[in-house]
Amino acid sequence: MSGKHFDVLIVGSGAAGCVVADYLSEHTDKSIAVLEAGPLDRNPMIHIPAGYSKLLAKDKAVWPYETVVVNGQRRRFRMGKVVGGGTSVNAMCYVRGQKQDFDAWQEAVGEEGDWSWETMRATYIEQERNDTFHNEYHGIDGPLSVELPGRINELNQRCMKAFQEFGLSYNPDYNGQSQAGVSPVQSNTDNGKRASAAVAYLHPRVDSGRVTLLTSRTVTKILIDNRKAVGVCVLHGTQEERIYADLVILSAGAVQSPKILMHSGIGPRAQLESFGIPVIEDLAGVGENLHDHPIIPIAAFVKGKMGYQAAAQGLGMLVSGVRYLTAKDGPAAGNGIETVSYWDPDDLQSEEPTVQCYHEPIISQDGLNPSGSRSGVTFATVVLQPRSRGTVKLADADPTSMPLIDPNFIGDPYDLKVGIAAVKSVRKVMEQRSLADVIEEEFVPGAKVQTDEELGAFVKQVATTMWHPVGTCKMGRKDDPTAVVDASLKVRGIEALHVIDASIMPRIISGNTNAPTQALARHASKMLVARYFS
Ligand SMILES: Cc1cc2nc3c(=O)[nH]c(=O)nc-3n(C[C@H](O)[C@H](O)[C@H](O)COP(=O)(O)OP(=O)(O)OC[C@H]3O[C@@H](n4cnc5c(N)ncnc54)[C@H](O)[C@@H]3O)c2cc1C
Repeated sequence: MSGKHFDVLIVGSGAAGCVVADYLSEHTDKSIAVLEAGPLDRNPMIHIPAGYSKLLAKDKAVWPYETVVVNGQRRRFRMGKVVGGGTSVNAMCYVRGQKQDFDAWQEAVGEEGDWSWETMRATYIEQERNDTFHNEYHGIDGPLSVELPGRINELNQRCMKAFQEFGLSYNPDYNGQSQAGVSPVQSNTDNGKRASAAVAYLHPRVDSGRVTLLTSRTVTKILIDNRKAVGVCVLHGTQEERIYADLVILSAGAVQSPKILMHSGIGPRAQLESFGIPVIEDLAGVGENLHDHPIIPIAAFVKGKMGYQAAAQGLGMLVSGVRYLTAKDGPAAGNGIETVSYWDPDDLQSEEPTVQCYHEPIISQDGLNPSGSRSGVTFATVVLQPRSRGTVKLADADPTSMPLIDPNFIGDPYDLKVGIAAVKSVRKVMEQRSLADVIEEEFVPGAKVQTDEELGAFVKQVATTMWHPVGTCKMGRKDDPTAVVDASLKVRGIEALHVIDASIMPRIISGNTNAPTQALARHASKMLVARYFS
């Protein structure tokens, strides 16, 4: 074999890849390389917290994925393609999910592993450096900064009060004992800068020389010899290279990890054979079980200049920029998402919310950037436990082709029911005093949409990605024919190959997926050390 060799190769420098690199570099003396398809995270818009909407709007640092036609339209499905992966372009909201999410993971592996809430809660605490909370739910010694907003703008203050008038409790900490209620958002920022996984975990290890980071390297397939991973094929520009390793970790995310497996001959036999890819391991679950949180926006114009409509455009943006550069302060120093609500529309007192709703103090055509001059609020509601399942499939045998992504948004009647109920709840919230005093008119879906049938059609038309794809290489018990990895996240039937990223979640977490992905990566890294290096 000629080519570079490392003890451990990690494919992808996103939420999971950075955590694995950090943990293995601290707890072993092995040589470690991280291969990343995207560039270094040098773009200043990555590090200014409010910059992500500009990056996404201009398709910078992202894979330009689209879905297949879902409910009549293709939808943008961008994912981070840069050092830090999703954590360099995401909205930084820090959410852990509910205990029952991890009960479901534990049920998926049964006696074969420990993915219990107690274990995962301890893992979250180890990773966290919280600026406010320090108790049985929060840590202050970890590498990952978690902050409350420095200030909550008036429109969001009104949203918080209106949700309480509607019947929710004020909950200072949705990552504490209960998720339910209306709360300030906790974010991965650090004194006015984005706290990406690359900043928190990877760069210190690369800077110290402990980890080799190779950027602009697209892994096209895993090299497998006698049912054991021995390295990867890489495209570097137009050049092909092979890099060898004793252990290969796929952390390429929920779209690319199953894609790479399939190009390597690991996946559903019929699909691989249809493209002439020799089958090494027939694993039916690769690329199946894709699910994501569907966003359903409800938007209304408000009186005056409340919120960030003006601050994020034109002269307002310039002023925000100057304030940020001089004092690391103002709207650009935060993600612009300051408050959130969690509830169950069927039972407002439930401790197991089924809906999450960020209160975004802007009106936007693309869901990110303010559009137009009228101020307003957009309630970004999501179904926390969608039951729809979709797929990631190969388009052809060419590893550089875009995959076929079918998230099947609102494909299950439960998702439609919760989506409609969420819109009705938000309309009631907007009728409460603290918002009614300032709302001028509902803009989306608009007054014409009233019956359940009309609301259902609206939900299907608008529901799109919250950028939380998971589940396409799910973990499960030996007797689960759809499991791709076992409880230690080793690929079934292949030695020295693990998948560690959001794709292994058997069921999505009730909340944003960055923090759970980092926690699962740390937990899996401990198992790697115990299995291979102790
Ligand atoms: C726009 C956006 C907003 C989001 N907002 C939030 C939020 O506010 N809060 C939250 O908790 N979560 C959020 N998320 C989700 C969160 O960022 C992801 O769940 C998380 O990053 C997933 O981690 P991962 O390690 O599985 O994959 P990623 O972080 O996507 O990392 C995968 C990495 O692998 C690289 N890669 C892929 N294929 C290859 C290949 N063939 N060769 C080499 N490298 C490859 C990618 O370029 C990428 O860097 C958001 C995501 C996006 C995109």
